[in-house]
Amino acid sequence: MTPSPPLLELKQLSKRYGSFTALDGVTLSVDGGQVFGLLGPNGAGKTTLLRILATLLQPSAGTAAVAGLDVTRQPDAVRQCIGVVNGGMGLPARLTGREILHSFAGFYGLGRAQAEARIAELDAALDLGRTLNTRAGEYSTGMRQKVTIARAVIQDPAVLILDEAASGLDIFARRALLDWVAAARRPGRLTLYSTHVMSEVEEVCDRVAVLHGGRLLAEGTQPELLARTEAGTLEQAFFRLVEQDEAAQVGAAHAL
Ligand SMILES: Nc1ncnc2c1ncn2[C@@H]1O[C@H](COP(=O)(O)OP(=O)(O)OP(=O)(O)O)[C@@H](O)[C@H]1O
Repeated sequence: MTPSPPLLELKQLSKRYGSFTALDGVTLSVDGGQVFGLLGPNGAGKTTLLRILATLLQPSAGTAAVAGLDVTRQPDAVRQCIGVVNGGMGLPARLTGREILHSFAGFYGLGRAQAEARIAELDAALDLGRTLNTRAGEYSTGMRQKVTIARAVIQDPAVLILDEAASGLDIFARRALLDWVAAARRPGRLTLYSTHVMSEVEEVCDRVAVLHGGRLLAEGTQPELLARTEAGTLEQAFFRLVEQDEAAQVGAAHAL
């Protein structure tokens, strides 16, 4: 049997905005069956990377493949197998949650009955409750985020991209999201989880990549990252990696 390709494969991926390099030759291979964390300080390049994977931005150099599909050459096929949650997504104000979810289900080719069954499943998992029969224009921040998440996973995507997905959720909704992310881990499925909140990464992520200044500083399981940096906590490991990188950059600048 041929082994299935990694669900995410980046080769020397770079993105420049004018003369500014936001992503700098990132190479990474991630298999399914896990929640993969993306950690980095403000401006590290996380959103840039996730936007390239979501086919919303073109890389300047290198390649990125999702489920074996190249994001630049096969963007339509990539869009069919990803789900995306990020801060900038709007919902049509005049539609109810149920109508929004049905329209997305239709986009992915789900029949009406299949869509209803999936909505019931997501209602139970994410407690969609009142959002289903309320128009999006009347949503609170948390209601909006719940429907945005349900919309992203309506077709059970191979790769789910969560960019600060828990922001704006109250503790109940946040707990439901984290439990759901943990339970959704299974072969052939990958969740990319980008956040600033270290406790969320500690709780749900199997492996973690640390980005800084567009560079991939480290990637591994949490115990591997702790051992590598001789740290006691993920937060400490994160600070050490960033400090080492900053010292290396200063050293390199002095050497010029
Ligand atoms: N359209 C753009 N034009 C110019 N520079 C940009 C553009 N978009 C992002 N950048 C810059 O690229 C760098 C990486 O930004 P990005 O949004 O990917 O970082 P991030 O890791 O997601 O940060 P945050 O945690 O603050 O969201 C930043 O320095 C940002 O200012």
